[in-house]
Amino acid sequence: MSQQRHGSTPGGADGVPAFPDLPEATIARLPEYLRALHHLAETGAETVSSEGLAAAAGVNSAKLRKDLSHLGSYGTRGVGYDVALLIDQIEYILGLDKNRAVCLVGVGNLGHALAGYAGFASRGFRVVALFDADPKKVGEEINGLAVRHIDDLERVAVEESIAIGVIATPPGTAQAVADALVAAGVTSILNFAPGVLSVPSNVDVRKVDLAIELQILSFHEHRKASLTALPGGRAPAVANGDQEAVGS
Ligand SMILES: NC(=O)c1ccc[n+]([C@@H]2O[C@H](COP(=O)([O-])OP(=O)(O)OC[C@H]3O[C@@H](n4cnc5c(N)ncnc54)[C@H](O)[C@@H]3O)[C@@H](O)[C@H]2O)c1
Repeated sequence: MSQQRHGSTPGGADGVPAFPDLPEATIARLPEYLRALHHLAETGAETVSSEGLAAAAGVNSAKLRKDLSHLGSYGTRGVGYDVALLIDQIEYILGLDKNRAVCLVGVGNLGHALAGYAGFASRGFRVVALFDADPKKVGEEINGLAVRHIDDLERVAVEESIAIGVIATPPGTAQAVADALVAAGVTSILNFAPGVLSVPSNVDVRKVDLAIELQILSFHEHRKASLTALPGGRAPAVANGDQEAVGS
């Protein structure tokens, strides 16, 4: 995969591009840009303006230009960004060229839905193993994968070079599952169980909690209602209409 860049990558020494130190908020938006860019590529677009890409990704264009400048990507005046090149750059930065192996622990209501989702592969991830503690679930096949017992985690994680573990167990067992993942050498965890996990400093944890997202939307509903209740029914002040990704 090409790693050619517009401009230079910040911080490079001796002609070797350094890995850019990106703000977390920028990292969270890169997958949105990538999704929009893939859609543009499918429709045959070769270039896109910052305004066009920003609209497709649901962010404002100044923020997008700042985000992409962190990658050393400034586009060409009057032409915009090269769609294929920008896809390559973002996939390289996100490490999506590695096709990382993912395992899922907890094949209940949520885990079952996640395991059955075919969209991970097209985004650069291979779900290679499913684990559960319930003997009744072990052996069940979902999307061509048989559920294994959690006791097999360590062996399978090494065999399959699992990089990312997804936790979809009840909150009471999530820490024990995280400990087992860490002991098996997994250094990135996506946690769906509510609560905070304790992990070593070399392990990255992202958590997804749809209830928190609903609570944030509830705040915005509350704010809009209180503003329209003001004398004169003043329209609510919306900062920029950004659509933040869940979990960002
Ligand atoms: N993040 C979100 O937005 C969101 C949404 C829904 C559910 N959840 C959370 O996801 C988790 C799963 O929810 P659910 O409805 O699928 O629950 P569930 O009870 O249907 O499934 C949990 C599964 O985990 C398995 N399990 C329990 N302990 C285990 C262990 N130590 N090792 C391996 N497997 C184990 C169980 O056998 C079961 O199959 C819960 O923590 C729930 O709160 C989060």
